[in-house]
Amino acid sequence: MSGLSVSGRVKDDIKGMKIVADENLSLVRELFGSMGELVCLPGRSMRPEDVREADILLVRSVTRVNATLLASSRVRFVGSATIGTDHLDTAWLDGQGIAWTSAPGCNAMSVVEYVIAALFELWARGDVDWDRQVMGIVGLGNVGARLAVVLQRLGVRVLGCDPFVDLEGVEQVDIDTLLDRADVVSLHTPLTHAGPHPTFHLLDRSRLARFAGKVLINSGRGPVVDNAALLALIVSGCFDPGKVVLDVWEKEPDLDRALLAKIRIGTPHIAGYSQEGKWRGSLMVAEALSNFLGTAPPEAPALTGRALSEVKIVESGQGWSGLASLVKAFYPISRDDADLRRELLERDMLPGAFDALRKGYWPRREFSSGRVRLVGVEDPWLKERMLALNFRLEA
Ligand SMILES: NC(=O)C1=CN([C@@H]2O[C@H](COP(=O)(O)OP(=O)(O)OC[C@H]3O[C@@H](n4cnc5c(N)ncnc54)[C@H](O)[C@@H]3O)[C@@H](O)[C@H]2O)C=CC1
Ligand SMILES: O=C(O)C(=O)[C@H](O)COP(=O)(O)O
Repeated sequence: MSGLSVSGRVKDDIKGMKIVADENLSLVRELFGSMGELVCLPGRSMRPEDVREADILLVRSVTRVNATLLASSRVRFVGSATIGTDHLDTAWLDGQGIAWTSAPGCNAMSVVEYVIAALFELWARGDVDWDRQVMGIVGLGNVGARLAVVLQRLGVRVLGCDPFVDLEGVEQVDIDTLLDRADVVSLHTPLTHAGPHPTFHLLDRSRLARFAGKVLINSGRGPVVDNAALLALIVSGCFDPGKVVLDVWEKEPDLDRALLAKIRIGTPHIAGYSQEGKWRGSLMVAEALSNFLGTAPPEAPALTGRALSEVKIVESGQGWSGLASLVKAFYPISRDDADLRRELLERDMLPGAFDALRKGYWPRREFSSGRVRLVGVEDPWLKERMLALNFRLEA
């Protein structure tokens, strides 16, 4: 977070403070309702006049927070309940002395589980081989590092690529070596346009052309992959669309329907949409805001550790199939894919369909909320892997 000092005017006037928030912020009324006058609006269409009288602005990734939105406002604090920050013009905010915060790591496990669920879907069709594949992770931050740990505990060989991080226990290589050696490439970088290693179109046409036979998963940011080049390669038969999984797209929410129609799994930017991920994001912003205001931290609803009441039973001796059915029971990723296809391909691309799917997303829980009982003969192999995926094993 930047600019932690509390402006005199806001501090003197906390009670009369106006908070404008994205209506999709989880727990928004519970956490922020008593902090001032709270106005909730659709994040994608927030305009300067919506925030002119606001002191505090709370957003998700769909609001571009920059001079255009805020120059005529009195906003002193911006909180984004997301991991990504590419929608915030942080240089401008810093220059204006406007404090800002995001929620690093809040939904990282949710994204890891998205990737695991996608891999099991591909495995069911023979496009992933858990015992032989080399998994390439690009970006070894909160998501990538957690994914590496889970995969290694599953017994999968992991290669990483991150020019800014040295992650113990993971063999690191540059992006081109990773493309040469990995069977699966999963992207977990921020979207950046400048600096020594910008990620905009990191997978451009020439790198995509080297994918032959590899799986591509993008649950980072859409523009890290050149979507037009990807579609062109698929159309010309140079890229197997059955091995492409996209949660994020260039030009969201107006993604390329022709690309969606071709690929194996397409979802509406919901990899991070576990209940826990959304709760944590809001809680982290609420804590940062209390810190900024010098008030007591909000009472956190005890949600994130709550287990589901239903216990799933898994028969021992089923190997990867046992794990696949368990993962699917908690996160049937094919449901998200089917919903997106139905709304964007079968129906007539209703305006706002992409955002409507996100707003009405089902209450997906993380694997750690899941109680599982392993029945049958002793099966240390399965037990170890169930624990690697964070399921709560019951005796
Ligand atoms: N699809 C979804 O719902 C979600 C998407 N995300 C996206 O995933 C991204 C990653 O999330 P976290 O791991 O939590 O972020 P993080 O900031 O913890 O880690 C990102 C890592 O990427 C590395 N990196 C930067 N440029 C790179 C490059 N050129 N090549 C390789 N590595 C590079 C950084 O050094 C850093 O270690 C976020 O920035 C966000 O855009 C995050 C949450 C949910
Ligand atoms: O945390 C991030 O970064 C994300 O990509 C979010 O999970 C995306 O969700 P919205 O902020 O667009 O609701």
